[in-house]
Amino acid sequence: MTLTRSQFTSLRACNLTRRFGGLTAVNDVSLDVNVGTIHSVLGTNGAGKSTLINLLCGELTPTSGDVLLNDASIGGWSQQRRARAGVGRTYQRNNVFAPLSVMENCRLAAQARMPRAWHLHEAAQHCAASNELAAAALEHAGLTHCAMRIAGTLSHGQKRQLEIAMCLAGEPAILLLDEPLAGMGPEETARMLELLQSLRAEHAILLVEHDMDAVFATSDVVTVMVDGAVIASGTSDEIRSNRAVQSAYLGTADVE
Ligand SMILES: Nc1ncnc2c1ncn2[C@@H]1O[C@H](COP(=O)(O)OP(=O)(O)OP(=O)(O)O)[C@@H](O)[C@H]1O
Repeated sequence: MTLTRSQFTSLRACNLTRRFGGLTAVNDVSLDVNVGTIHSVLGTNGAGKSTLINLLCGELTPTSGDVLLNDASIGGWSQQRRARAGVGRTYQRNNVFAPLSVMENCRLAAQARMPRAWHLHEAAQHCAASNELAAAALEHAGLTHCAMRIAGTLSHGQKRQLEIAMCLAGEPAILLLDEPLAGMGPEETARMLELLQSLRAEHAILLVEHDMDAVFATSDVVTVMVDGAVIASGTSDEIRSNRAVQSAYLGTADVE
């Protein structure tokens, strides 16, 4: 497949199933993530959300089912190949290199995507292309003012922003974000949601998140998983008023 980034329109899970021994972590899940939209996945602990992201980015192989990029199968592609093609992801746990600067973290992320030989004696700061990508990603994530800070000294919210910047440094078209709001206070959450909104126009965003207010406020589509399976998918209003969701996930039939 030879597509340029601007030609990406969607990433699709087609009947994805993943078993771990006797446990079906993801059970026949189909969903689309389209450029210009935020598609959120809600679910209780252990519902299969991270496993779904791992299947989409190629970190795990499915027991059955397929992953399509613009209607073409990428199910046989490695995670590295998917990343180079534009499928970026962040992790639930903080993934930054604490002793390095914010800029160095981003530059390493940019270099990881570049298919070029390593030159042992070439100073990292001379890699102009990766510097440019890193600087652009930091600017987009609102972290330019922290570029020279040691990553370990950032606040929790800034570290999560840095993870998104590191992902952006790989120039992804599709962002698979695993709980980017976890552990954030209200101000950090608002800043992160603003960032996601600013990325929406040019990216397809799959957002796995427990913060229901944030999900309902920002998502174009919400999918709810229980025990590995999708029980409902629709707009925020549709999901809020869905009785199966209310009883199975929200634990009440009176959610406003
Ligand atoms: N590598 C693995 N080996 C065995 N079981 C696994 C593995 N990865 C996930 N599981 C199991 O699969 C199920 C789904 O896990 P997953 O992490 O996808 O859920 P989740 O919805 O992301 O949960 P959380 O919200 O707590 O992160 C869980 O029961 C989990 O213990």
